[in-house]
Amino acid sequence: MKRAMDGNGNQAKKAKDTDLFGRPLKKNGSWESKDNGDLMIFTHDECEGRAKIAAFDMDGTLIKTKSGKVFPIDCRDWQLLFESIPSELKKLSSDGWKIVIFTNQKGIQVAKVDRNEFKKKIEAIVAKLGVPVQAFVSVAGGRYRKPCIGMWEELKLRNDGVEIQEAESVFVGDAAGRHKTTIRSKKDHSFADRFFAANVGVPFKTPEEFFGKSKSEEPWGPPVFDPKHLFKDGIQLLEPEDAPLKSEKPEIIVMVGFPGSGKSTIAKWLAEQNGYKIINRDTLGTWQKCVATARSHLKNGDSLIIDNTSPDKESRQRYVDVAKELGIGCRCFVMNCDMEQAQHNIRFRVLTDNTAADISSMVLRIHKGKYVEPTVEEGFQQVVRVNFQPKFQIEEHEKLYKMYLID
Ligand SMILES: Nc1ncnc2c1ncn2[C@@H]1O[C@H](COP(=O)(O)OP(=O)(O)OP(=O)(O)O)[C@@H](O)[C@H]1O
Repeated sequence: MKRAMDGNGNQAKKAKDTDLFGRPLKKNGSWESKDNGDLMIFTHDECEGRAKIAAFDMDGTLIKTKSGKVFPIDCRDWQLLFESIPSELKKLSSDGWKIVIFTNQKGIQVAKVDRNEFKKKIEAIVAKLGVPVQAFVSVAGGRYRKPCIGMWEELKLRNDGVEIQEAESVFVGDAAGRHKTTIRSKKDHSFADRFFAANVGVPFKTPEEFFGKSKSEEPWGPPVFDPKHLFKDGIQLLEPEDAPLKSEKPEIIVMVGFPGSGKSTIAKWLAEQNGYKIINRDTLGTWQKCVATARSHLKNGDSLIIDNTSPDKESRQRYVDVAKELGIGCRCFVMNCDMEQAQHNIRFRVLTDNTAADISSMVLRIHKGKYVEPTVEEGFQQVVRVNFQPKFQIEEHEKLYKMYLID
């Protein structure tokens, strides 16, 4: 008992002062932590601000597992991706580049990876590379996670006042959206590194391209979704173009669309412009309450927008039936927004509104699975498509929306 208690205290101290192999630790830099540990930053003692940054992803770019598994079995399960990496980084460092690592490590947040062990892993990797390195470790899913650029913004604050020349810098990563080819047995798991570089505005290379293992540019892409493509002139809000925004007589508009497809944004705008009342299941709780509230508004002579996802006939029929019963019109407004755009919007919403809940891609897939295209045969007077017309009050929000947010 006595031994265990002493052992606990002593071991904690001992563990701090030893490396992953239990050897006395030679400290080569210091750690800081931001936003309750969502971001961890390691700065080597000899790091200095430089205008040119040579930045690297970590797993699959500088190191790979020793075990051959996709994910390391523990923090000792690593080896250099290429033997030449330390000498190449030393050359870059002596040629005036600052060496930086940007790594996504959500495993720490979900407690699959021990935070302190991981810190030691970074220290060991930096020691092996043999150059001054600054390493940014994104632990959570927010603005620090690539392809979002929060880690690069933090780098700018830690560059000793030296302005970074993005166009002269480089970011190297293996999440590059590459195809399966004769020499690549699997396609890349994501585009996060390539998109991160594009969002920051730095040239991008894969490890094979940068370390000279591939003579030509590796085939990749195209991205499944590119937000910049949504910013086109001359797109009408409604299709058909002559569909009225407001009906002269009381009516029900049933919105249909993925979570995050922009239904509430349009509904709020229509309500402000035309004085329609909004019915929303997230606020009212159940569809029964939605129908009851709808009835009481209609009795007051108001028009309504049903701001629910309504993917199937059944969820829409309730309102068609109420409209029929009360002898008023019922139109269906379908958001022209696919799953990838909805995912992008959800990410954007979480990044710009800290009260907004994240919605998993599983919820989006369920919606897709249930979806039945609305038709006039269901009892609608008209089925109207609503196109995405980007509108932003805040310039920074428009800049963010145009970035790649989904890896
Ligand atoms: N036309 C637009 N211009 C700019 N941003 C938009 C536009 N439409 C939607 N967005 C943004 O996309 C995100 C999702 O939109 P919104 O909340 O309206 O979707 P929703 O379909 O109502 O989602 P949910 O079903 O989850 O409530 C929000 O951050 C919103 O600001």
